[in-house]
Amino acid sequence: MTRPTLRRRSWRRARPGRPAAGALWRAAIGATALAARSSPPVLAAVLLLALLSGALPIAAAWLTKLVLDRIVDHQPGTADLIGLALGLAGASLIVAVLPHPLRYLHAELGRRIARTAQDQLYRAVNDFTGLARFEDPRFLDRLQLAQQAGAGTPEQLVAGTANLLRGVAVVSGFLGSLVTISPTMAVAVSLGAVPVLLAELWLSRRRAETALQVSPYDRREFFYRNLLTSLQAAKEIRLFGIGDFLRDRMRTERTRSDRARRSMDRREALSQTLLGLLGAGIAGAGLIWVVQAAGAGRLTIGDVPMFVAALAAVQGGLAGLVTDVTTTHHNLLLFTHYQAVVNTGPDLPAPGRPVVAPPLRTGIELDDVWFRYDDDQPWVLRGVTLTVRHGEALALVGANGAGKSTLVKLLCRFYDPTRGAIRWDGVDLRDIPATELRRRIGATFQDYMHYDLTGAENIGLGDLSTLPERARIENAARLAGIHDTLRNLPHGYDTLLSRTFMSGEENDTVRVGMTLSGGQWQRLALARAFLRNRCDLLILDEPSAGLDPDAEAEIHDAMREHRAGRTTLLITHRLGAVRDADLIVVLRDGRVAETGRHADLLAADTHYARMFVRQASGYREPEPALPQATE
Ligand SMILES: Nc1ncnc2c1ncn2[C@@H]1O[C@H](COP(=O)(O)OP(=O)(O)OP(=O)(O)O)[C@@H](O)[C@H]1O
Repeated sequence: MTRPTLRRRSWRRARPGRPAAGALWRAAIGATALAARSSPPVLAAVLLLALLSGALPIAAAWLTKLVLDRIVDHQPGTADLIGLALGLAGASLIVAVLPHPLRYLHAELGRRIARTAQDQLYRAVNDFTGLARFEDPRFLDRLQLAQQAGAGTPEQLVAGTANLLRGVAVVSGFLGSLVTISPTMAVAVSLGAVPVLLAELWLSRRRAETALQVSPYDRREFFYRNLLTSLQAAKEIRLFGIGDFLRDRMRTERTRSDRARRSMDRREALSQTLLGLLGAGIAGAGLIWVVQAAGAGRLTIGDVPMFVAALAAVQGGLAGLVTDVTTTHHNLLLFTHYQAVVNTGPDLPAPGRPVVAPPLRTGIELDDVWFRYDDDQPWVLRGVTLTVRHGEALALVGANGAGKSTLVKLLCRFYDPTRGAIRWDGVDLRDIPATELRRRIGATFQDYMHYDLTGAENIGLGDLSTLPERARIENAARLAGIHDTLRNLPHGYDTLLSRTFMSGEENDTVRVGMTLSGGQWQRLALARAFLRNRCDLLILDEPSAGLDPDAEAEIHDAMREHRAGRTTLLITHRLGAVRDADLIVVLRDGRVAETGRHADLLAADTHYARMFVRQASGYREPEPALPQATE
């Protein structure tokens, strides 16, 4: 049966630089909802204060006009005039003070929104069942933009909306004032804003495209930057003297992104200079007209500062509105990437009719499994048919690149077979929810993790429910032969296993952590897998590669004890470790080349026998050379 597969092709087809108008509306609704959900009272306060800060300058300008006209009409000293002056002073006071609480509330809102957005984004990333998306550069580019947009866009959208509210209040108030003085001037100033708006919208689209264009350069720059400061890479970088080489590479990436950004900045500078000239021309003409009109007595003295304030406010306000609209437009374009990631859906098809994974009774069956990592990649598994029987220990051996670890990844359902099926007691793995399946599997991978956490946490991550149960963690550590090491650390199991972080910073008992040797880390990874002592399938991919001979023997004894009655899959190049396996499977170029027990395979002329003899000969002393017979 052909099963649906979700390939990474959907990301290839996407043209993320040019989302449709509908996507922008969805982004606007999504960003607003995110902002509203993060903190409704702070959001309401920000919008209210923004509206107030827009209305107050208009009131101040009108009060100024009225005061001046009263003075020119020779009515100084009246209670009316003093009231106006007091009103003007009060409005000016609030105008001066208001920006500070507004700035604080903005910052607070930004923090709350960023936290909600980050949480939502990483929840979506955690929900990806498989690994393919983490290997897709296009998806990773988008994820990078999503991280930027998620943290900034909703907040900028709120800031833009607040500015927009203030701008609309200022512009409409002053435009009304301008109309009372000169309707022609009001129309000319309004029309002057149209080319600005169009040009800014065009620029905003180009800015979003530039952001996407530079994303791969930024990611690679980040990669080189990380290498240059990483403890893990520091040894090789120093020994091979490759620091300057990596720094040059980092600079090249920065040069590329700078070039793209510079070209964008030039475009922006040119168009904004032209637009600035247009605005200045309109303002200059207006000033000449108002001075002439006041000189000829067609306008009052109070009208002159009112006109100047209105012209500046309308022009500035319209320019600000245009900037807010285009900034919001740009942010929404970026936010479409955030939404694309958050709403991307499953990377592997979810089961149509989910089946609860039963405890393994019969075994796991691979039925003509073909697999390649992508449509344009070579086949890695080519028709593997194999049964891992319940309670048996199966050993998978074969040359580098034969496909052993790939097969393990398919068993854990990090990928689905391209063709064929894997069945758990007859149930297709694709019908079992991935979290259910993985609850039944314990594993150490070839590229196991070192977590910069305490010893207990490093083991407890294997089964989070055991974190408060020190006894279970210690049992797993004993089985993996790491208990004494952890116990003797300065703070026992609570010692931080890291040289890049410190522990106790929150309660002033700062202490630097320790780190372990390669083999000790490997034992820790094994303890993590052993912690799942109720799992049905234990997968051990090169579990003893970093261990000394005594440790290896000790660990193999422990594994034998631990896997008793449990189904085990062991991958190793150390063939001495697989002698007692119930079944040895030799994988060659993605195919099952040989199967059998150790003794049977050794007795026949098999590839396994040749590998075993070659490896064993490395441990034997060469035969002493016989003395040459002399005539
Ligand atoms: N994530 C991946 N994307 C693309 N190709 C991959 C990926 N992982 C492995 N491969 C390719 O699949 C092939 C099999 O790799 P795999 O890791 O399964 O081999 P292996 O038998 O475990 O080898 P080893 O003994 O060296 O660990 C290799 O040719 C490798 O290049």
